[in-house]
Amino acid sequence: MPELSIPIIDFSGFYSEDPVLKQKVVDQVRESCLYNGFFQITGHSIPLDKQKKVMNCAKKFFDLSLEEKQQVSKDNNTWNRGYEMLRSQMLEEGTQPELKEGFYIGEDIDKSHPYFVNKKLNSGPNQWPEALGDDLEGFKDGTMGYYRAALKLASDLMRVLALSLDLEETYFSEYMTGAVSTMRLLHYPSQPKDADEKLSRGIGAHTDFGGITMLMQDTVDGLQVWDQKSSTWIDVAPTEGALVINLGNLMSRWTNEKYKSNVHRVINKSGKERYSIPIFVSGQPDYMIDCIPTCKKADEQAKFEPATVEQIVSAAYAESYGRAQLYKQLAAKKLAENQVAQQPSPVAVA
Ligand SMILES: O=C(O)CCC(=O)C(=O)O
Ligand SMILES: [Fe+2]
Repeated sequence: MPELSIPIIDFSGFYSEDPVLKQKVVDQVRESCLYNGFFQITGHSIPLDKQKKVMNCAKKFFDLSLEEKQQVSKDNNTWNRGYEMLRSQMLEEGTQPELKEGFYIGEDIDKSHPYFVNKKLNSGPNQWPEALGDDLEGFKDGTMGYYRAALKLASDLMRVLALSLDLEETYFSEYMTGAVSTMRLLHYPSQPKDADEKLSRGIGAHTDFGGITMLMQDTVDGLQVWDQKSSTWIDVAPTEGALVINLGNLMSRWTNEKYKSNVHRVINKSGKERYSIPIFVSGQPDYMIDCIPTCKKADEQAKFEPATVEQIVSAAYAESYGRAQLYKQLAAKKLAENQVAQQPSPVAVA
């Protein structure tokens, strides 16, 4: 059997004047979305130097001491901005909390903005790591410069998705106007080679929650995508300049599961530090997600009730963080029980 891989699509065709080249991109994207919802793109609109800059920002940030990183802890706010320590999340049941640390950035939403006032999904000011000192301005430029460029590309990707579903190219424009998107810088320390593969994860097997995810990998591999047909994991080879694009659960729900939101995970056994930068595009929080008309027959029932972006994505967050909390509580309870068991039992004194 030929080795399975995630297709690399030359996105430049979308920007070309030649309708044949544009259609080719649309067709390749459709095929990937129907198969497992994962593809890589090259020839896109984000310059390589912007990509390199943001990757350097990530490395600089994670090189800070734990104490410095904790000054901008994600626990300081409720809108998903800041530092998340190693072992904070656990996406795959039956495994251990994950060997990754992260830093969350999004649109810098000021406290007078209606999204903040109305407590919309993941909306508020960023936290900036003052501990970077003279490097802080470069960090803000590098991260936000990449974020903005990536969101522009996200809108282009949504245009291609619309065409791939036989919709008007602008079908997703309203969903993308005022869209909430979160970028996370990720660092996966190398796992010991003899770590139990059944238990240790950089990130456990999961599907993403939102519309689309755009991921930039550094040079170290570790990302794997589940291939249902062959029941194997496909390694996603890091490719300079390329972005890995995948669909999240919201997009799968919206298309009546015609398009796939597929399971993926990271195990970093490379012996090297791994860095990656996903951006999760959730969408405009109040936008109503209801089955796309071209994704079901006229007499067919939609599989899901209509719901807003905010309802769908918040429910998914609550579930995943709840699982890590539950694991920690159970582990703490077990530890406490063991300590009690190890104490000498009281002896009856006559
Ligand atoms: O780091 C990676 O390559 C994957 C990250 C990922 O799947 C996620 O953050 O949801
Ligand atoms: Fe993911």
